[in-house]
Amino acid sequence: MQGRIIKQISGYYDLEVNGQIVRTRAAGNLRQKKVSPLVGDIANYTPAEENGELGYLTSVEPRTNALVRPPVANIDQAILITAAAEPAFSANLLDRFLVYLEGKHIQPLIYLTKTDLLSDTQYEQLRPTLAGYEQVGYQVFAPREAFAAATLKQLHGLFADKLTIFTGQTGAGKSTLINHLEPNLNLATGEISKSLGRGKHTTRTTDLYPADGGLLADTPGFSSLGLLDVTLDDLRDRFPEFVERAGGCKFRGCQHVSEPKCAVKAALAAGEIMQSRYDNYLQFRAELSNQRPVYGKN
Ligand SMILES: Nc1nc2c(ncn2[C@@H]2O[C@H](COP(=O)(O)OP(=O)(O)OP(=O)(O)O)[C@@H](O)[C@H]2O)c(=O)[nH]1
Ligand SMILES: [Zn+2]
Repeated sequence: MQGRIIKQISGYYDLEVNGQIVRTRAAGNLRQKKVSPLVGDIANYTPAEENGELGYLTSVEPRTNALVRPPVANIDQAILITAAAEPAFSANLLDRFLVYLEGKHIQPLIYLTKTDLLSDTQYEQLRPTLAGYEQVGYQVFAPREAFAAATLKQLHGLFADKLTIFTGQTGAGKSTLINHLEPNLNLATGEISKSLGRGKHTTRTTDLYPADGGLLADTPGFSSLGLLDVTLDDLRDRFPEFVERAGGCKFRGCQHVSEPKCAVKAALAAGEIMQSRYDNYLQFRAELSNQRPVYGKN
């Protein structure tokens, strides 16, 4: 029998099996195999023989991807929660998250929160940037009115048959948005500290919540994001608009920096690639080339 791990608590694994929750524990041979099942894993299990007993989780299927923080496997898409204000909108941070998700093969969707804190002028000023991300191919949600019903409805339509995580900067409004989407979950949210301009860490759980025919997960917010799991050489592959054009570069290994006849730089000059994205690409490259090896966990 097969199910999906949606919750992990002290040696027990709760599986979702056709809309039902089945509690299991790890079979002995699974422990010997040194396999650590993760929330999100597709797990094989032997059902309990008698009522009141627990089934045994025997193995997990190969993963399409896995995050370390939080430990969740087989993620299909991420709602990338990006604050329009408090903390101020940062294209650099957004691009960092996008690079991270692209590397994990998780489809990012950009959701702008706290638009209610913007003046009409400030909101209008953000529009070309948001249109630029749509041009790259990302779906962007930026309701003028926070939690507009039409936008929530659109999101509800995206969850079926997928594992969706909500990720982003701490205090950006992940839990608040999930609570608007699924009020019965009633997740804890933190009041943003006005003096510090950053939110508290209120999200610790990594449970998956069944919703709209799919599964949702809140994740702990990041206070900053280094460039994880990316090398100087594969950074360019994390920018879809570069990948799309790289075939037109004169050199196969073109890094789109100072090579002649570079299709990416031509597109930049023609205004088809966002200057801010290209600048961030150069900044990330500089960061990666200066980076000293980090020893230790993660
Ligand atoms: N004005 C306004 N405030 C918001 C909005 N979304 C969230 N907030 C506030 O921002 C603060 C942080 O929201 P949370 O939902 O806790 O943020 P989070 O991203 O889950 O934070 P972590 O769990 O720390 O990662 C709370 O005080 C929310 O009420 C919004 O759209 N508009
Ligand atoms: Zn190039």
